[in-house]
This record gives sequence, C-alpha cells and structure tokens, in this order.
Amino acid sequence: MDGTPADGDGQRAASITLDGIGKRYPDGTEAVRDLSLHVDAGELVVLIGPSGCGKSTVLRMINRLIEPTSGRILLGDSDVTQADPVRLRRQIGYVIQNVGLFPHQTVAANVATVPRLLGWSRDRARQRVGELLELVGLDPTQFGRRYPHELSGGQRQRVGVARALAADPVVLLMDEPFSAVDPIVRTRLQEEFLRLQAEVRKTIVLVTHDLDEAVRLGDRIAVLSEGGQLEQYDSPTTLLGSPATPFVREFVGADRGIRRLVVTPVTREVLEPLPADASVELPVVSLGGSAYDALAVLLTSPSGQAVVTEEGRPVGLLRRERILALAEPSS
Ligand SMILES: Nc1ncnc2c1ncn2[C@@H]1O[C@H](COP(=O)(O)OP(=O)(O)OP(=O)(O)O)[C@@H](O)[C@H]1O
Repeated sequence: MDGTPADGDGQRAASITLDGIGKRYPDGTEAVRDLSLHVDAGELVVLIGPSGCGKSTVLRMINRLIEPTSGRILLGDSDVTQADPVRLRRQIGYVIQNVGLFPHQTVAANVATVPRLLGWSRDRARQRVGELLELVGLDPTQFGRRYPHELSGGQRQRVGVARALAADPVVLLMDEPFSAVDPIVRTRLQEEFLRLQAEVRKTIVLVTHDLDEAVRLGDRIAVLSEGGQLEQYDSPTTLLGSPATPFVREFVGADRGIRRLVVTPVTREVLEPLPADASVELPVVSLGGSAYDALAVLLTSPSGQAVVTEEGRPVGLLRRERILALAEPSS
C-alpha cells in the first residue's frame, strides 16, 4: 500500500481498522452488521465464533474478495475500498485451509507466484523463495523442486504460508490455516508459526474454530456471535478470566481456567523457598514456562511438587495447588 507504515526493522506491517462494516449478500442474508474493530500493526488477532457468524466474510472483506455493503476498512490510513482490488490483494497475504497450491507447479514456482506477478527479476524471486522456504523450515534445495502432491499436509501448509509472505505483504489473512492437519502436526505448526511471527511481525487476522488455537496464537481474540456481532475483544488471559457476556462465558466453556494456564507463565510469585532438604528426585519446571506445562509435570509428581529453575539453577519450589489456584476463574 502507498503510505504504509514501516516498523523500525524495515519490515512492513499496517494497522487494520474496520469501521462499522456490514455485508448483506444478494439473497438478503445479513452476514455482518456494523462491526468495528482495530488491529494494531504487527498484532496477531484471532476471529472466533460459532459456524456462520460471519468470520470468513469479515476476513474476505479486508482483501475485497467480498465487497462490504457498508462501512469502511482502512489499512494504515488508506481506505481499501478505494484501492484497486488486484493491487490490494498482492499486498495482502492470504492463507486458506487447504492451502490452494497450484498442483502442476513446483513448490518454488508456487511461492514465487506474487513476485512473478509483480515483475520481479528471476534472480530476485529465486533468492526470495529460498529465504522463505528456510523461514518456514523447508530446505529449498530439497523441497523447491517438489510438487504439492509430494508433500505432507503440514509441509503444504508451510508452503502456503511462505507463498503468502512472498511479496512482503503488509497484512496476512489466514482462514483456518491449520485445521486440515492432525492435532500433533497442528500444535507443531502453531509453535513454528509463533516463532515466524516473532521474526516477521506482520499484522495478522486469523480465523479459527479452535479455542485452544486462538488462546495459543492470539495477541487479542475477537469473539463474534451471529451477524458478526462483537461480543468481546481482549487478550486471551482477560477473555478466559473475565468473559464479558453470557455468550462468551458459554463459548469459552467450563474449562476456561485450564485454558488460561496455557497463556499464564510460571513466575516467582507462585514459588516457595526451596527447603534445604529438597529432594533431588523432584521433577523440574522452567521459570517463565507456561503454567499449563508446569501442571502437566506436577500431575505426574508423586509429592505434587516440582523444583523451578532459571537457566538451569533452582530458584524455588512449586506446589500443584498453586497452579490449580491459577486456573480458578476470577468471575
Ligand atoms: N455468498 C453468500 N450468499 C449468501 N449468504 C452467504 C454467502 N456466503 C456466506 N453466507 C452466509 O453468511 C453468513 C456468514 O457466513 P461466513 O462464511 O462468513 O461465516 P463463518 O463464521 O465464517 O462460518 P464457518 O465458521 O462455518 O466457516 C452465514 O449465514 C452464511 O450462510
């Protein structure tokens, strides 16, 4: 986009402002009514809500695969409804559930799709493809020449992400990007994706059905109900700790306390001093690791205790009850 803000690292990311957007389909279905939402540059926001609440419609309005019938959408301070849609889409990466790779093109050619459309030289495109495949954890010499059917589901998904990042977009839109792979691969892809995001710091809007995924990935989560109504827009911890409406309370469910542990770190506040006779047999938990991982360790500790370490040095004792108390809903 012209006038797109660049951050200090020279990487580009634009804020997104949805200003009272609405979509009424030609058959009269009002998929989204008057939704306003702001996503900061470099932020990862997850849209979640029951099937049919309008998540995909919202996402596709941002890159104008669907035209809004009311309201404005700004990238940075430019109105996307005034932009040329084809040019706009080249500036916005888009990743969908089954990736949509071109089956008769190699991985390298798939990733180079947008750079080619933008008229990059062959050398520049080739170099970029190499960088991106490395970035998503695929060896370019090994995978660049393969065809999509020669990859696993998780590898295809990584190629999809690499392709979406190819032309250094200001925004990345992801519609259920990890839901087509099995749960173990999904968790690994999510972890890799968080590492990738820490590096590229794109503004990302991600749609999912999976609350655990939303909690793991989102800087903020927007919970939508029918008609794209915004029920709550908050950090995962606040959402799980203080659901704003009965709808959200029901949506996040009775086990929200346990979910909250995923995004709660083990801090010094929950530690007790290590007794002088602390058994060397106690399992070990890392300071700053998630309370959820700590609970997994504590559940297998016969005494319900673990030693907490920082950079390998013991710094305190953690009891199972302290972690369970963190899971108690505050409301
Ligand atoms: N082209 C269309 N014409 C008419 N109605 C549509 C069209 N596309 C979507 N809808 C309707 O708009 C509403 C929102 O659909 P949308 O796909 O945005 O929801 P969603 O939250 O992404 O759903 P899911 O989670 O099931 O993918 C639904 O009632 C859907 O039936």
